Amino acid sequence: MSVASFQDQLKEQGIELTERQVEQFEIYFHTLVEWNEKMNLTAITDKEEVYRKHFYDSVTAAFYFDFTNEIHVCDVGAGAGFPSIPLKILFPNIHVTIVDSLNKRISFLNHLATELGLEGVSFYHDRAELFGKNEKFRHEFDVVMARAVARTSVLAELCLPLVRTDGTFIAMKGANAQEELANAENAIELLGGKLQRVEHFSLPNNDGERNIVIIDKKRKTPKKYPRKPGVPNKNPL
Ligand SMILES: C[S@@+](CC[C@H](N)C(=O)[O-])C[C@H]1O[C@@H](n2cnc3c(N)ncnc32)[C@H](O)[C@@H]1O
Repeated sequence: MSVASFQDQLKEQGIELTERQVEQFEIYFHTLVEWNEKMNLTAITDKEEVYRKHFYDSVTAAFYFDFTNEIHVCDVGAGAGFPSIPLKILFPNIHVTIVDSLNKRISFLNHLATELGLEGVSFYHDRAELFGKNEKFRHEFDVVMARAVARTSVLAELCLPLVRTDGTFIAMKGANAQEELANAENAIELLGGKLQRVEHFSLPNNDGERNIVIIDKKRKTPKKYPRKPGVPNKNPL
């Protein structure tokens, strides 16, 4: 996806990029590729691919959820910043907190935030299982989201404890979202969530099936969740 078609596709969704935002995506691309030579951030480095599979894919969440308010968003396992940094570029009003268990990715994000001149972003090196136990963050966020981190049953235990009651958990998924959801029903219920809806679509040029799973937080998560690091993955609820 060329920069021009990235702009056009967003325009079709009613999102018109300013010159500054176009420049910020350009800086993001260059910083990502430069740092990727020193550390493993992404397998995708071709410019058109980065724009389609990282930038555009990340911002599709905004086609189905309103990010225009001053909400607090937590991105669990954001790696090189996806999906929350592209969303922050589009919606500077949102507050972004990223938690990732790989410290070198946190170093990259700190550098990137300076390069992009971002304000209202915080990055934490931690396991989501421990972060979700921390009273400073538990039940604190309006929205918690994740892309390509774990299957939905596991992801629910990493993300739902961080969502405030009446907040939203957004899981950005590929083709097998429905099957993952069927296996996650029990976990979602136990953790205080309720499925609101699944948005199903393809990336432009039929390049990949996508599903955005939107889960409402109905009740506080019981104290015992999340369990110890590694347990959600080993033994999903
Ligand atoms: C495959 S990458 C995906 C990165 C990004 N979300 C994306 O869509 O490109 C998964 C990321 O999740 C992080 N991660 C995996 N399990 C985690 C956990 N339990 N707590 C915090 N971060 C975790 C990894 O360090 C890695 O950066």
